[in-house]
Amino acid sequence: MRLKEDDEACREALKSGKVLLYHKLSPLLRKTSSGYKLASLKTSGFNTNPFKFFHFINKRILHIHLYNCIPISLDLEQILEKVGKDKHIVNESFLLGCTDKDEPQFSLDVGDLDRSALEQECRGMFVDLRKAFFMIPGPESPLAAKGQALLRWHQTNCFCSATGQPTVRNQSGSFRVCHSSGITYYPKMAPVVIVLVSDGSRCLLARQAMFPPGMYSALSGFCDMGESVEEALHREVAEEVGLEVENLQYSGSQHWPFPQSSFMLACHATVNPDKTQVNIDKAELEDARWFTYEEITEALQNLPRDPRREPPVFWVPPSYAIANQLLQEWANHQQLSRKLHGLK
Ligand SMILES: NC(=O)C1=CN([C@@H]2O[C@H](COP(=O)(O)OP(=O)(O)OC[C@H]3O[C@@H](n4cnc5c(N)ncnc54)[C@H](O)[C@@H]3O)[C@@H](O)[C@H]2O)C=CC1
Ligand SMILES: [Mg+2]
Repeated sequence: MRLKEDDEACREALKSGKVLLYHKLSPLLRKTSSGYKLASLKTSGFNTNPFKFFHFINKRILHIHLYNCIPISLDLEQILEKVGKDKHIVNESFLLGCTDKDEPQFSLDVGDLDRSALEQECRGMFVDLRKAFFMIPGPESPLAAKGQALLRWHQTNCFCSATGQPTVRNQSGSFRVCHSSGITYYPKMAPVVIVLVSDGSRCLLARQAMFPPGMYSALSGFCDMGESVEEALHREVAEEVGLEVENLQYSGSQHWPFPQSSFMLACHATVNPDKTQVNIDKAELEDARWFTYEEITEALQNLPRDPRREPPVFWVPPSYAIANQLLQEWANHQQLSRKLHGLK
């Protein structure tokens, strides 16, 4: 954790770190023989002695292990100079953590540089994060999301909300401070509950008008100030579909970068099978309905969705979304109880 707080150590780590590049918040991907991957660029360290650096970093390692993504042989500084930019903007990178090989990893947005010139020099392309999620290997998704989320947070928190004065980042980017008010700002996530409601044999999914055609997901909603997860879950389900849930069971959590950082807390819940009539809040939802085990298992097999093909009539969020995990768990549970009851 010391790299996060220690400016000098972080600056030193950056000299031989790996940087994930973003252009207006779209990550750089590179095509390999096995498909697209997140691309990372090494920094030259402004001619630092590598032996000296490794001695230094071993003593001050940050123990957050991140997925190791595909490196590009050119130095980031060389690339920046080729596209006519001062190489010292590398110092504006934000610390993400360390790879499983203990290499410090950073993210940097170069949105003010020419996109196609950069793509050419980096031998890759900048892809909108939502699309990138369909292209990169699953384990790279959280890293791509974290890199974007940190960049967005810094881009939108340049001023103190008390004084209007500029805020100043520390070297790792783990906080910003207003020297006028003394207020320290830390990157934030908004807590969101997401719940898969079951009546025992069917589960309830809903769609908002803004969802892609045919996509249904579990019910979700932002927690209100001061609310517990349980209170938020009961309230959201009651507000959106008019049902009373019981038997809440925690499933897992996920950072979700869209539209701004949310912290998704996923649960299962049940309703009384005699009280399943939904009363849809049309201001929030376009539709909500009960789906059978067969419909869900078929939709889960439709994944991953090929964006070049017509979307199926009904489909569910892909595997990188925690809604998909809830559906997989529900389908497994149904399969087990069907076996126990001698059903197919
Ligand atoms: N990873 C996943 O599997 C899924 C993620 N989500 C995410 O969950 C989030 C919340 O889901 P919704 O059902 O849309 O929430 P919601 O049911 O609370 O409705 C959204 C509305 O709440 C209001 N709101 C209150 N607090 C807000 C805040 N902190 N930020 C933004 N809006 C706020 C806004 O008016 C907004 O239009 C969305 O960002 C969505 O992308 C939703 C479903 C699946
Ligand atoms: Mg909602």
